[in-house]
Amino acid sequence: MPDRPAPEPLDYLPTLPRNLDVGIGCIGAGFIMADCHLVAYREAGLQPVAITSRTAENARRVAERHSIGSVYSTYHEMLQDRRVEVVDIAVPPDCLLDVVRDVVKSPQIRGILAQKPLGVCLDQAEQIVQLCRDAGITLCVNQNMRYDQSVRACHHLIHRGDLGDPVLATIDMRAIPHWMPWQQRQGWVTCRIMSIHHLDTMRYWFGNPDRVYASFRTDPRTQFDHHDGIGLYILEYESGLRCMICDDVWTGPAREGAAQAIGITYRVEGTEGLALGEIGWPKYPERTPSTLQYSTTSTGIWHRPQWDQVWFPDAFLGPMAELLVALETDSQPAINGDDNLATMALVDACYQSAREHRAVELDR
Ligand SMILES: NC(=O)C1=CN([C@@H]2O[C@H](COP(=O)(O)OP(=O)(O)OC[C@H]3O[C@@H](n4cnc5c(N)ncnc54)[C@H](OP(=O)(O)O)[C@@H]3O)[C@@H](O)[C@H]2O)C=CC1
Ligand SMILES: O=C1CO[C@H](CO)[C@@H](O)[C@@H]1O
Repeated sequence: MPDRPAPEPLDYLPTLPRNLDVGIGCIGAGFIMADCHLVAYREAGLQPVAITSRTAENARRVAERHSIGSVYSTYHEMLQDRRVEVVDIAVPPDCLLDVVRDVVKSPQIRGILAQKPLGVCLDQAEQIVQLCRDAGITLCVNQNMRYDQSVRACHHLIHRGDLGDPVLATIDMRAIPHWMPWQQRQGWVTCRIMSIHHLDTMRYWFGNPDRVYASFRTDPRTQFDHHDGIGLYILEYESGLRCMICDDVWTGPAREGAAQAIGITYRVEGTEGLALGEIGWPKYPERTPSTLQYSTTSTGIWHRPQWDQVWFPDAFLGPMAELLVALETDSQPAINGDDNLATMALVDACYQSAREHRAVELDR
């Protein structure tokens, strides 16, 4: 076979702001803040200057671990700290709207990074977006699977056209996430917690679907009543593209003694190429980079780009960097609040579809 030029490298890293010194105030000191956000920010030289949590001792412990100078008993006090220009909020979703209502009253705040899900439903998400818009605050939503290195590289591959027209995409999750205590009061195991990443990734890769069909079965291991469980999803696109997601958070009786088969894989087929990926996150805290391999009709071989970065915690730099760049350049981040409304609408539609056993049309 004659030599063919190797494809251009794929983008998989975030763009960093020029000014790393913008003061970040952190609300929440739980897993995601302590073990992911702050680890990634410190590594990149960003400036978390203050932290607060519901339980002051937790905030103090996390401040000490990450050398954060100021600990406040309440976020109201933290919002008086003139150095804080950007607020990073990582509290349970049912507390988010109330926190945002208070944060937007603070005239010095220019940007908010909020966790997914953006409240408990689309209606709350719309209120959050409106509050930020009215206050002139730039809102970024931490749908951070978009910053998983493999997911990001695959986005570049799809949009560069290497794979041709997308035909079929699948994400298959067989992994057991850690449960957070506040999930029980919502009755959510999967869809608003984990599937939201996969649904958002399909939107990131391919745009908005026309309709979705979802089916749930309860997770036999989960002790509390829940509306979802194991989630199966089919997204239909006008172009003919079909996306399928299987989120199996039970993964067989793996915790009960059977041999384990745990992992998250994806596959994107296009008219001119095929991409296969594996997400490294299920092995966290072991640092396991996600992988991507792809082949196209024009090269005929497998390409396997390599990187050392991992989703948890490295990819948590991406959303904050995107917010800071947006503030610096007076532009909207890609993961802005308005964009996230389409993900929240899709998630609401999945719950409706599963409840009513029918496909639900989407108008965003
Ligand atoms: N993007 C991603 O990949 C991930 C996102 N998340 C999201 O981050 C958010 C937080 O998750 P996580 O850190 O794992 O959860 P944790 O339960 O570990 O932490 C929750 C934090 O919120 C505080 N909190 C709890 N209840 C309240 C309340 N009623 N009012 C105010 N604050 C409260 C806790 O305070 P304290 O403990 O000090 O009392 C703690 O600081 C969630 O929205 C979750 O969906 C989570 C994991 C991954
Ligand atoms: O967003 C998320 C990604 O992975 C976590 C697994 O520990 C989830 O719990 C979480 O909500």
